[in-house]
Amino acid sequence: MTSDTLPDIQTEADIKALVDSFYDRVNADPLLGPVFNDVAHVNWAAHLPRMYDFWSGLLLHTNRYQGQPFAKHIPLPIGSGHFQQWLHLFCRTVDALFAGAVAQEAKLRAGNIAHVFETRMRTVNNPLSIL
Ligand code: HEM
Repeated sequence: MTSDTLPDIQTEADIKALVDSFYDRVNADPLLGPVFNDVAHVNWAAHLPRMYDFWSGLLLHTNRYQGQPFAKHIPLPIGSGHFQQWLHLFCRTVDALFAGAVAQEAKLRAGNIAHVFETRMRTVNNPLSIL
């Protein structure tokens, strides 16, 4: 399908398709896969539903996600290369499945949050970096 014929993100099923497809790519990625599976030992059966709630909250304005996502990332051995790859895979996933205003919003929000996480992680792990 070309971007002319792709649907926008509109339903919970769309959110699930986006998240499932994104983490399939993450799992297969040689840079990011090991962080999730070998370092964090992510329990996917628990993580994926949390991510449906998170993205549904941002894009469909539901209110199920109650969490503090940043804290989970502090101990991870990730830097700007990881965040760049994360965002690249996320945007590619969105573009492969969806097109429209909400799809654009998804990429924008992902980019903003990735940027905030990356900056905050640098500060948390090296407070002198902001001086
Ligand atoms: C290199 C980039 C990233 C890596 C390696 C990463 C990895 C992880 C890991 C290992 C967890 C913990 C999963 C668990 O509970 O077992 C997690 C949780 C989470 N991540 Fe990321 N993440 C990245 C970027 C992001 C970004 C940019 C966002 C938001 C747009 C995000 C949103 C979340 C959320 C919402 C959770 C769930 C936190 C909770 O348990 O409430 N992550 N991530």
